Amino acid sequence: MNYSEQINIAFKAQKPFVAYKNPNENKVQVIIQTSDELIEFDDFSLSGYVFAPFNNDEKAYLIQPDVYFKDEVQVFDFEPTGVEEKNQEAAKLTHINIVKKAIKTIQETEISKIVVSRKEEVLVSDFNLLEVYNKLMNQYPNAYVYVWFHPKVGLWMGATPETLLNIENNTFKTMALAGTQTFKGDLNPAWGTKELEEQQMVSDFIKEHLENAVQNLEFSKVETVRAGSLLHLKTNISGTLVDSKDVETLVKLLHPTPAVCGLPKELSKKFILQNESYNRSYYSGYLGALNMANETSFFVNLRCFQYVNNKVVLYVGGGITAESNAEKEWEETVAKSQIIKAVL
Ligand SMILES: C=C(O[C@H]1C=CC=C(C(=O)O)[C@@H]1O)C(=O)O
Repeated sequence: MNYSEQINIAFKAQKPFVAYKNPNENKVQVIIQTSDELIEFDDFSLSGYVFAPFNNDEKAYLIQPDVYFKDEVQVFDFEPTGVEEKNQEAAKLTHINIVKKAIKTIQETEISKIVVSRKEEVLVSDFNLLEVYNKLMNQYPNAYVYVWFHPKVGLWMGATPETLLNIENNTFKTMALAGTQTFKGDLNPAWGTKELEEQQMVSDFIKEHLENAVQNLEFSKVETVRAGSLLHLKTNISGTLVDSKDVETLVKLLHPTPAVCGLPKELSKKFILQNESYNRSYYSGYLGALNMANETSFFVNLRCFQYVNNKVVLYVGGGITAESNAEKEWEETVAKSQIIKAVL
């Protein structure tokens, strides 16, 4: 039986499961929990699959690896479909207002960056979870592509470009990802000062926060990476851990990164919680395999959606700095929403 068939069976039987594909691999890994127990996660010494929200005050869950297997990703030739665009004037106004408020707050306070986001609902009458998941994997080969399900929480899916951390034995890796422009055929385009500064802030934050926890910290040159129809700026960061068991400390230092929250962390988080008119839930949280085969690999939950009652609820945001232009920030969230809409 292939992974599609096994996932279908787990979903029909309402068993918790997750399927995930690492960037640039052609193998999908599947974890199925045989009971429908909802396991709250707070013990980083366990093995399993962690699904954690943006806001640490909300609950994170663990899917227990009662069944675990790897399988080749099925290759399909999909035509990107997409959905009919509806009138977005009201949503646009709301987003532009919060972006303007973020810019003003940055100008008037010690906050230098705030990531502002929104959700958007798309009606889908004939949602087929495996078709959409397979499309996502085929469409975005260099993303981390997952589908996560728990009968007591719901169904989430995404294709994220951002690693939170990877720990294999004593080797530690992370990345500073920020800055967005649309891909127009050139993989090495010029970048504006706003995007370069926005990405530098993420790199500086990681340096400052990890200096004491990670040895031999190394930063690559900033490079342009493609995420479907978008491009981002990225620095690869690596180092050595004194104690490879210290995943919890590292997660607490990094999450939520300035790529999804802002700088300084607590003040920008407060702005987000007070001003975004919805709950981010698991968007911009983190997810991934913990202590499985000597490895922990967590990703930031971006370019993702939740499926509820014939609706796809997708989540998109962008980093705001003093240089931001509100209209352009709206357009950026529209471009990010196309990553998901293209496979529905
Ligand atoms: C917050 C998101 O993207 C982050 C990751 C890369 C680039 C970003 C940016 O340019 O704003 C964001 O920081 C999102 O996709 O919802």
